[in-house]
Amino acid sequence: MNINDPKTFVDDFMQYVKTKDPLQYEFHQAVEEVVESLSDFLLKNPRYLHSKILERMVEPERIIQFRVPWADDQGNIHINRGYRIEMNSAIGPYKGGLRFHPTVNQSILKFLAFEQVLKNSLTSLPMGGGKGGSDFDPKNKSDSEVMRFCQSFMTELARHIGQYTDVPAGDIGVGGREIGYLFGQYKRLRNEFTGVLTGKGVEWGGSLIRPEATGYGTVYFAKEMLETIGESFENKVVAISGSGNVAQFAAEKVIELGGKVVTLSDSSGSIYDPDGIDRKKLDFIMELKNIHRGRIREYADKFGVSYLDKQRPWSIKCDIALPCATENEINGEEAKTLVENGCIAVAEGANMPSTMDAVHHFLNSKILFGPGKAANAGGVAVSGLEMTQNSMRLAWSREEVDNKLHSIMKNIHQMCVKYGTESNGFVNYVKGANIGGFVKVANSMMAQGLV
Ligand SMILES: NC(=O)C1=CN([C@@H]2O[C@H](COP(=O)(O)OP(=O)(O)OC[C@H]3O[C@@H](n4cnc5c(N)ncnc54)[C@H](O)[C@@H]3O)[C@@H](O)[C@H]2O)C=CC1
Ligand SMILES: O=C(O)CCC(=O)C(=O)O
Repeated sequence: MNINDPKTFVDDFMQYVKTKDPLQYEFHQAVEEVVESLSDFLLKNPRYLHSKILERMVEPERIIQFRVPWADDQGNIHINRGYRIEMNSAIGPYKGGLRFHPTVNQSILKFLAFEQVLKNSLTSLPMGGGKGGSDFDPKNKSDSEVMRFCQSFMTELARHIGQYTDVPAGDIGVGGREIGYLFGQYKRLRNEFTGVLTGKGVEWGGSLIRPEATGYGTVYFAKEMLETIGESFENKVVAISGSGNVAQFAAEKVIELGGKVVTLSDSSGSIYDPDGIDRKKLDFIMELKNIHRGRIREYADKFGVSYLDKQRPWSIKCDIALPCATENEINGEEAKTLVENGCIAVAEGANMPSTMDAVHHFLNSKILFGPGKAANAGGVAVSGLEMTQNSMRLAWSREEVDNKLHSIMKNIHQMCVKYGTESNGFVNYVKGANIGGFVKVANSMMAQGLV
């Protein structure tokens, strides 16, 4: 591997990664973004190269794959595939969510686990990185079907996790209901009540603010970025994608800070409400999505606003964009449209929602761009605080947790500024987050020997 020239170094390293797993495109994308912004730093700090830290970091410590058989309400048998990627435990037990979605495969989970390692490091809490899930689709399943699936999934996963080993949480398709079923089955199998999962209900060991944390944290991070140019959310038009956990609470916080949220979406399309989604309309969305598990189109029907069938919301003019749905939901063309329409800031609530072309366009346009591993770290940060409360066997107030979340997001922002400020004063938050997250993990790996 050429270690003298940054560009050749990136190409050589990516060749190495692609040769090992040629079909893992999402994983390649996540690694390339990181290596691209680390290359200069690594060439100036060759001890990391000599110790092959990066080669070690792209190789999961362990991958667990298993069969998940379950029966539907009619007695038909289904077989899904379950996974847990235990990526890196240099700074703490593996920590990261579980995703239940038909697109789940090893490439998606490896990209998420790789991002999680750096993200968790940025929170400054002692958490390693992992991710897991299944190709199970919770859509249109009854509560009992979801419960039977979760019980079967946990029957195998329980052998591999534990409060000191690996602590899963939620992600797409895994919310409070699923965490409840998973926790119940773990407790039954192990006969122990421990903080083995986060995102638990507050009555049984969960932390206040965990449901809100990712969305709130994304807005806190965006607020910090805006302050660097003397701006705020007040009277800003905000486009948000998704309508799940992260999108709902990002919208709630934007409304609280005086911004106007004009879009939300799901996998079928987007709604555009030029008057803005207010508290009452947001309550409708929360009930629609969290209780009736309906489609976002129903919002357009109820409030008489436009529905953009099979479209993402990025053609709508906005000042600030918060992608909060899924990976690769903003491509290069959409990034161009956002910037041309006057968007001054993008903060990623979702994991890797911008393609590489989109990231390059945002950076070249010199707008404020907060990458997911920094901007959405609030969720896992409050998961870390849930682990702390479980260990101490006490529960902090809503205000206490929110204050800690706020200060963690400020620290992450500062870390990005520290490592990402370029000679002309522009803050490259991608570079800042990648270097800031990398240093602590890399130093810990060096200290722990060749493992
Ligand atoms: N829940 C959490 O604490 C955290 C979540 N994230 C990320 O935030 C994003 C959203 O996750 P959650 O809100 O938790 O999940 P969720 O399951 O509550 O909501 C997901 C949303 O994305 C939409 N969606 C899914 N696939 C889509 C597609 N192909 N096209 C358009 N929309 C699609 C769904 O309709 C839904 O509105 C994901 O990228 C997740 O990895 C990141 C950090 C923490
Ligand atoms: O709370 C957690 O452990 C995980 C959150 C998560 O999956 C993420 O940050 O992408």
